[in-house]
Amino acid sequence: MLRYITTPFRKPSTIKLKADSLVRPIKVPCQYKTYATGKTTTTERMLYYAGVTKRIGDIDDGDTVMDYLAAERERGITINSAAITFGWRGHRINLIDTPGHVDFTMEVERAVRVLDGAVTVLDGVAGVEAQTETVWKQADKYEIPRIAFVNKLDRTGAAFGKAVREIWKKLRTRPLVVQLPVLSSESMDQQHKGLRAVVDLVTMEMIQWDEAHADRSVLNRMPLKDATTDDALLQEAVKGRTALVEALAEMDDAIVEIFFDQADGDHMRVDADALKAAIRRATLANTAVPVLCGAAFKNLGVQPLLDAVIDYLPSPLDRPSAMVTYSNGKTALIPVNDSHMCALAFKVVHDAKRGPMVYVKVYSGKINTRMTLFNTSTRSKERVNKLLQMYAKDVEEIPSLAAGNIGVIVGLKDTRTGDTLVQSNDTNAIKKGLQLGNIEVPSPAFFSAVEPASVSEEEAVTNALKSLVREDPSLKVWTDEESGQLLVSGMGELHLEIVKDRLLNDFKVKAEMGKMRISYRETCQSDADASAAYDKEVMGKRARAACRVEISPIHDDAEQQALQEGWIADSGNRLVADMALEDDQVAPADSSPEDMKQAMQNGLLAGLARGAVLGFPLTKLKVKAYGLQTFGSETTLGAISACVSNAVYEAVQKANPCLLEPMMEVHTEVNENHIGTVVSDLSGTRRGHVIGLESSSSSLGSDGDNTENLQVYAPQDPLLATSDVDGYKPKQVIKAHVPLSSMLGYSSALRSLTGGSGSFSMRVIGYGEMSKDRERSVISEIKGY
Ligand SMILES: Nc1nc2c(ncn2[C@@H]2O[C@H](COP(=O)(O)OP(=O)(O)OP(=O)(O)O)[C@@H](O)[C@H]2O)c(=O)[nH]1
Repeated sequence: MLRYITTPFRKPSTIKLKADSLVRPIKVPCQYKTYATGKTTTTERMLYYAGVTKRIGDIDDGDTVMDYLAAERERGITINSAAITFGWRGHRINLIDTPGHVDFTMEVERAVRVLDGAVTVLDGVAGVEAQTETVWKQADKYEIPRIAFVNKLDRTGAAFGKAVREIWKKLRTRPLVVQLPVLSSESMDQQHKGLRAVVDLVTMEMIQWDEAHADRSVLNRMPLKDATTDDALLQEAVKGRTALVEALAEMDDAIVEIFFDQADGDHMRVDADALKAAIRRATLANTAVPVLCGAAFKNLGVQPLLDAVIDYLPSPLDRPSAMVTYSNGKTALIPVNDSHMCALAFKVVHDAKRGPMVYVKVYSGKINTRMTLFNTSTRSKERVNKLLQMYAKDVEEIPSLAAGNIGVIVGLKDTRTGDTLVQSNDTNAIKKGLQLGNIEVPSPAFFSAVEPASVSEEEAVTNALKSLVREDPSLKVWTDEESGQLLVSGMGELHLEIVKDRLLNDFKVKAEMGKMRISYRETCQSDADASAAYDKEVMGKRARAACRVEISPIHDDAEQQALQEGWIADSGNRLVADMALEDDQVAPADSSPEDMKQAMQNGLLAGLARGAVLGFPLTKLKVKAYGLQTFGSETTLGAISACVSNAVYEAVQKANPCLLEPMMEVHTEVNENHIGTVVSDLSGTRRGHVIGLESSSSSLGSDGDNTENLQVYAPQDPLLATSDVDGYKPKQVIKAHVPLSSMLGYSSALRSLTGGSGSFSMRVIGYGEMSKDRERSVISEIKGY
């Protein structure tokens, strides 16, 4: 019944490569690659070993399969998370390679939402970086089982043990070391320095790559005791195997039984297959994360990583049933083998030839070509023209897409990222407004004006921007009412730079982008209520409705949590649509209560999209629409939305509106002698609030034998014991909350404060109040008067 039983592949599994870079959205040119951990490089090797490609694509030569957009190849970074399907050991793998840059967090969120399992790629020198922690939390939210791959172990200063300790301490998860890196002696020449082989602690074998094959496609496994006479390595392997068995025994009774009954209490004799099964159980239960190692660029470690994906990550059948919500707020679980089709659109890509391509994950049932679907988010019908399986930029047309799989639908007109699709004859799902749960859209921190090159270009530019927004909901486009200027907001400098690139190169429209500015938010300081009516002639027919709206500020998270009524929108507002009608009022013809509620909700969202001060979106408000008045057949759903939106606008005007500015959590890593200067710069000139200071290594324990204190096993890092290792010096991390506006130019300021040795990362954590003086200066800067 399920697709993977009837295809040549046995077990589909969706994996994602993630982990990331220490990201600096505001920084000097050419900064983008600096902290990339090797996700695309690892993916390219996977595709090569799986036989999908005939030669290995190289990031540095700009000829990768996964990073196929011109903008990606030029910069050597991933922007779009490309999806690809391939087989390994008779299993089918749907892989999504995600970007590491913080500006593309939305891309990651979309991918994480539909994954069954993930591979986190870490840089063996940098270890767990700030963005790794962010992405890890995103995966935690969806309880995605994970494997960690410590990459770049060929680099000087690489420290596998340190990375393992960081996985435990910073990611707060239990690492299960299943491999040990075997490093060459320091006396070796440059070409052969670094990682040479890998010890498999599950099978107690040495994995070596045949040097006669430059692509390292041939690997040999040999019992460890036959492969080496290196005492230190043998001892470390015994220690690692013992720790692995002990850790699994703590979590799994089956291992305890095998340990005593079959292995006579000898850690080395516990059966490898039993260990693999226990590691899989621990991974699926999210109680542990297997840690592997390699150097993808040198073609080392990738085939065992693919084996681990099959051995330890879940198939869709292993995953919990999908949770759906209905418009009455009730939830239900839809098992993967339910025959009713339900799918989530998690990505939309504009293709010049095919039109919008909608990436979907099917959670139950099956989509066929030519099927008519119903979008329960937009409440409209859609038709499937074609179904495609993606091989990065190459595609294969397929007749159907079954539960557990990811594919692309061509022909959908209005479906956006985050929408739920069901079959058009599934009256139950349609009536109840079944939703698979939205994808969280982060708040854009920056915006910029878009100037079409001429009046005749205006329409083309607007349409191109519309397509970009449908692809990427973290972009917002609106027109400033006063100046008539077209504005686009995004997550950061790189995000907006890519918008410009794509307008010019992909959509071939002529437009200039203005200076990048900070995207503020607006809120209200007092309570207010207002009523509004809508009464207009639309296409020769009168459309009428009226309603009331009340607004009150939400001061903090505790207050938000305490509120019960309504739902929290992405914008941080709590919205209530009370559609109770007076006795003598009737609902519009052909409209269900769900349609009316949706119309009121749309009105609330539209009204809150533009504030009264500078037109920035409103946040931190409780907004209730109620007292709906209908006028027989003259009341349409559009009129209901419009009157609610008008009433929100009226109420905001009366409720003492003000500006809020984006607040950043900033982590600055510096040498000890620079702490004083950097702290006083952050807390003085930059109006920040320093919240803590932490050593990048002290919390992780030393590299010696104190692993007992850590309760997890992490091998020693021999290279770190030597003093001449470049690239690794423990630093101090200063944590602070700082307004985004004060962080402009921080990259170069930090360079001069620290002689080039400091680095930082930051992310939006919310919106904070501003002094009246600052508010006035922001208003006059933006309005120009
Ligand atoms: N020394 C070394 N360099 C590597 C290794 N893997 C990747 N690199 C290099 O690291 C850089 C970044 O590699 P990518 O594969 O683009 O990294 P990424 O994580 O996909 O980057 P983003 O997509 O931008 O987040 C490139 O210059 C690679 O050649 C490795 O194992 N060893």
